Amino acid sequence: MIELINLSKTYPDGKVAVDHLNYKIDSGIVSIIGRNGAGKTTLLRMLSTQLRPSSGDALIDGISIVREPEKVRKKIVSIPQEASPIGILTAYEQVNMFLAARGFSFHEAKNAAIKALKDVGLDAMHKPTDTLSGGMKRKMFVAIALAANADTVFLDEPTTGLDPLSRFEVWSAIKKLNGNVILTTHYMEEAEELSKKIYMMESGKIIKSGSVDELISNMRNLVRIESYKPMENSYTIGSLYIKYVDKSEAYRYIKMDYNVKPVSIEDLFIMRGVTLES
Ligand SMILES: Nc1ncnc2c1ncn2[C@@H]1O[C@H](COP(=O)(O)OP(=O)(O)OP(=O)(O)O)[C@@H](O)[C@H]1O
Repeated sequence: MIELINLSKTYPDGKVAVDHLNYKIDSGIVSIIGRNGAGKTTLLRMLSTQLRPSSGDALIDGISIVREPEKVRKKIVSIPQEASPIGILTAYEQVNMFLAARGFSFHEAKNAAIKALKDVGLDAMHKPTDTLSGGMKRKMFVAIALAANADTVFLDEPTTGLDPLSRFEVWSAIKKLNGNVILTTHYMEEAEELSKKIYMMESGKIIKSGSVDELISNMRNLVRIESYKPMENSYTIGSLYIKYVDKSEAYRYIKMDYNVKPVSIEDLFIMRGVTLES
């Protein structure tokens, strides 16, 4: 379990990126969602001890990120957004290297690397990583986390830039991770697919949290109507107009040729007047 205690980060230019968070983050896979600049990466970098908080603290399974960062580092694996493999090395060599640096013996590292790479479905483990697709490279990083058997894994936007099929494959790999897995994402379907709990961030604060069902519980009676023609009382995203009506009106809109969709977590952001991908 991760406990945030008044955790804040203000950058030297005065930007408050994370604003006095007090939260208990459940174990299992959880997602932090929010638009660009909401503070997701800053939060993850503090929790993974890459960035010192301006004030406050966080406890990872009871260990303080401020007072005992070395101890925290032994229990976590953090895969940053910008992580890129060493192209001339194979996936097997890189997972192996990571495990050796973490104190695994030669045999332990070899066995754990092969098992994890097989588990995430990376059959091309002996090819140089610069010959692998974006999805395969991402799977290699998930294999690192899996092989290390870390108590807590941080994944910052693990599937950004991947095509839908590769994203799906990386999701299967992520589902194999044990312990606490905290991931950030812009993709609502990713958060819905992977996490039992979702934390919504905006301007450095967590504005809502809950399971998908809990988060959209007060919108259960609504459907989303989309049109490229202006509609009254609608929100606009680019050239798309969106509004929400009672389910009982859905058929009327379908007959008028509107696009009618069930509501999802994305709609929570739209109703607040923000879109996730800017
Ligand atoms: N080194 C820095 N110095 C000053 N401001 C920063 C720095 N890093 C991030 N910020 C600002 O802090 C805020 C939060 O940024 P952060 O990267 O944590 O958001 P994010 O939710 O991860 O965004 P994205 O989804 O685009 O990665 C933004 O306004 C950003 O411009």
